[in-house]
Amino acid sequence: MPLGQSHNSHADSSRPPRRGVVGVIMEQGKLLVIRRSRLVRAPLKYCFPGGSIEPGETEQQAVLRELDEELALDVTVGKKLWHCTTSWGVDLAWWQVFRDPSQEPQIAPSEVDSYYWMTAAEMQVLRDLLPSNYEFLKLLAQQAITIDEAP
Ligand SMILES: Nc1nc2c([nH]c(=O)n2[C@@H]2O[C@H](COP(=O)(O)OP(=O)(O)OP(=O)(O)O)[C@@H](O)[C@H]2O)c(=O)[nH]1
Repeated sequence: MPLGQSHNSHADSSRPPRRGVVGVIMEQGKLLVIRRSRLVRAPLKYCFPGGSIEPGETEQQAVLRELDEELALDVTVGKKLWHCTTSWGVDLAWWQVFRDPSQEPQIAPSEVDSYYWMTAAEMQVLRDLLPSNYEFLKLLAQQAITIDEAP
C-alpha cells in the first residue's frame, strides 16, 4: 500500500498491523530477500516480501498483492510454510511463492530499497534481519520447515 494512504501508514509506528503475510521465493537454493525502504517501519532491515492483510482479503490474496506492489511480480502462491506471532504482536502467515523466472523483480522504491538472492546461510548472518526471520531460518535449517522446488 502506498505510504500515507491509510491508518496503517508505516509512519504510524504506534499501530502495527495485527495480521500479515510473508512470501518466500526459493530458486536454485537461493531466497529472494528484500531490503526495506528507508521510508517504512523497520527502515533498511532485510526480510522477505510481504505486508499486512487488508480487510476482506485472504492470506493468499494479500501475498499476491504484496508481491505485485513491492516487486511487480505476478506470482503463484504455493503451500503455507509456517505461522508465527511476532514479539511485537503481529500474527504472521508465511507462504511459499513461485514466480516465472523470466520475470525480473521491479522494486517500488517507496517500499523496497533493493533485493537480493541469498542462501539461507547467507541470510542468517545478516545483522539487519527482522527478528522473526531468524526463527524461520533456524526451522528451515532443522528441516522443520521444508520449501518445495520450483515446478
Ligand atoms: N514484509 C515482511 N514482514 C515481516 C517479515 N518478518 C516479519 O516479522 N514481518 C513483520 O510483518 C508485519 C507486516 O510487514 P510490513 O511491515 O512489511 O507490513 P506493512 O503493513 O508495514 O506494509 P504494507 O503497508 O505494505 O502492508 C510487520 O510487523 C513486519 O515486521 C518478513 O520477512 N517480511
